[in-house]
Amino acid sequence: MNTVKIVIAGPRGRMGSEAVKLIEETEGYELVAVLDHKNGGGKLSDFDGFNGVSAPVFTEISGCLQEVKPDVLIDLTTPEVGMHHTKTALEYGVRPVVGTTGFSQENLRELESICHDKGIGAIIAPNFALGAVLMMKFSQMAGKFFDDVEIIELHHDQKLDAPSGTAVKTAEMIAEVREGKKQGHPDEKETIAGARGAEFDGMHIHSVRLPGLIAHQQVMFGASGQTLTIRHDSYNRASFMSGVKLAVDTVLKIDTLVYGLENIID
Ligand SMILES: NC(=O)C1=CN([C@@H]2O[C@H](COP(=O)(O)OP(=O)(O)OC[C@H]3O[C@@H](n4cnc5c(N)ncnc54)[C@H](O)[C@@H]3O)[C@@H](O)[C@H]2O)C=CC1
Ligand SMILES: O=C(O)C1=N[C@H](C(=O)O)C[C@H](O)C1
Repeated sequence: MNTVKIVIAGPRGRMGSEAVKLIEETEGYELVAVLDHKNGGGKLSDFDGFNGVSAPVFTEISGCLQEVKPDVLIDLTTPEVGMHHTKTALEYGVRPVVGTTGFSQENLRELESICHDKGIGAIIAPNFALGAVLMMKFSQMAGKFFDDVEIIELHHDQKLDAPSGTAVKTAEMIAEVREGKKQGHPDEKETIAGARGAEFDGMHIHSVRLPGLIAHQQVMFGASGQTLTIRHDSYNRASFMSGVKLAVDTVLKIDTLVYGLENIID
């Protein structure tokens, strides 16, 4: 088996540092470089907490990809940076695995078209935790039978985007099967703006941010005399890593953009 050469963007972040561990611990994977804001020309081991990880640090993606010629780029940064990294990776024939959330529909369409034109695969996964992917799939199943749904996502208070990528993806998946319906009383009025949360195709999404939380979501369905609640909790970031590995192994074999791990776990 050939070694899979991997670059991680955002290696010192909450997710990036966990992904560094995954790559270091996985036989057949090699961390050939990282992309960071700082310490270009240095090594990841120059930073605290990365003893013995000798991957070179680059601050600019094009030079990095030209020099180290990786197979896969894992991006765990911010939406603007992630979009730039993903497009550049595809230009250089490097397959992106993107965990970064906050990409717009327009971003996704643009990336899909680049993948199509170049015949190269990419995976964008709003949530790598397999339990969360199942929670989204089960919610889609329930959405066939219940038109009334409220999505409540709960995250740590350092999260930049709201609603979460997982909540948006869940709403998109439910919208594929649900009869469009504007929920709540037709005459309802918010006496404090935002009280009913964000609206997506008539569904409502509520974003909770608190220290102490990691990543949680519950999807509540209601009908006469009954409710159904489907909930997933990530208690640490290791919970995302089996999905990152699945995405890395899969992206090497595909030639289109896959948005969401639910499309590759069947
Ligand atoms: N798909 C999934 O399962 C998950 C996705 N996420 C998403 O991953 C992203 C990162 O999340 P966290 O690790 O919690 O954030 P974080 O803030 O801890 O890490 C982001 C890292 O990106 C770095 N960064 C920013 N701009 C950069 C640039 N130009 N070049 C290189 N590095 C740069 C920052 O310095 C930081 O270390 C977010 O979009 C989050 O929503 C988070 C958890 C799970
Ligand atoms: O920022 C996070 O932490 C998470 N982001 C992803 C999202 O926006 O859905 C995935 C997970 O919920 C953790």
